[in-house]
Amino acid sequence: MTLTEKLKTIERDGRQLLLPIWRDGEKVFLIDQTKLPFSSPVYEMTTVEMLGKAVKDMVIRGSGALGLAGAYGMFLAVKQHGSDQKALLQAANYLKSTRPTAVNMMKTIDEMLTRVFKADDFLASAHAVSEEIVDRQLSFEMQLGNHGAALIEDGDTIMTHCHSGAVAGAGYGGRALSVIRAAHESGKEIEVIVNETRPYLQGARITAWELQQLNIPFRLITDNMSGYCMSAGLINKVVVGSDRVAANGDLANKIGTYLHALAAQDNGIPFYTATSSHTIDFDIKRGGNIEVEMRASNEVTSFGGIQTAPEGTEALYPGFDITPNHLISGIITEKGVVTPEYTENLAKLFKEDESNV
Ligand SMILES: CSC[C@@H](O)[C@@H](O)C(=O)COP(=O)(O)O
Repeated sequence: MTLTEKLKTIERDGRQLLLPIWRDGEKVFLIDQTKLPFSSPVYEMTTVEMLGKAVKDMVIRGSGALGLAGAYGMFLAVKQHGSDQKALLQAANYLKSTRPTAVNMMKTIDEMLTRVFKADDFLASAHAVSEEIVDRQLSFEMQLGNHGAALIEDGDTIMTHCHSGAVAGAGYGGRALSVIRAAHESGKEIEVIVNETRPYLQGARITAWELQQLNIPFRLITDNMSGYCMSAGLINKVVVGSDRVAANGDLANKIGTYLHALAAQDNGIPFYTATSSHTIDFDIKRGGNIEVEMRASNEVTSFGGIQTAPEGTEALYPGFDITPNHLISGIITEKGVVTPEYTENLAKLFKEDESNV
């Protein structure tokens, strides 16, 4: 049920943040991202099942925001089940199954379980740990934004794919838009080329809207225009987010990313992914081992409730694709920009404290 349509903003370090999900007292709320930018219904989530359905239906989405959903989802599970560990494990498995590619949510769910199970008071612990996770993710966004901004030059035209911004993250700029926002805030004059991102149009609907609020100049293109725009010199950098990075630097990101990376390489354009240690999966050696979420056929054969293909058409909808590491110029993280050779360099930077994230 819609409670309000008022967006939730807060301030941190003098910057306005736009929250995808938040807690007020013991209550958890989120905005419906399927309706953005035309409306922003706010719903209260009262159970982990309700939150899981919101995740499945993309009401809350984006790998960063899904990490927050994992933390708050387990907080709700503890509210429902107290210290019943079996029920909490079941809730965790259910929540993990709703979006199998984005690893951030799985990591925050596991962190919640591990730390809450060690506590005397499960609810107090779930409250504190979820807040810590949200806060840490926000700090990472701001840090990776600054590292990435150093790669951006005055006058750059940067293409981004899908929506890796505030409401796909913890409120500053998610991943890719943290880099773009930090570059803009540092006074660099940039323009952004936004891919509309079929079939959900996260780029046209949400990236464009967030850039408008930030007064960052942008132009929208359809996904099939990027190759031409690169070859015509209309784009000189690409920065995308990430849903999972394998130990060797292969990247799982929104479907279409791989094609943009190929076009970037053919045109000698640097292609970066912005990520955080929350999203690097050292248990997965290479991208081919990442499970790619397959979504429903009708999400491709229709849009906004309107059928766009003949009745009876069967569609394929892999939600993500894998961009091999050799197409990636650098991986922007909260600890700095990692360059090839990725297996070695990612491990050097993160592996020793992986258990803390
Ligand atoms: C938030 S970083 C990842 C994005 O680049 C993008 O792939 C993404 O948000 C995935 O989106 P989703 O809309 O949850 O399927």
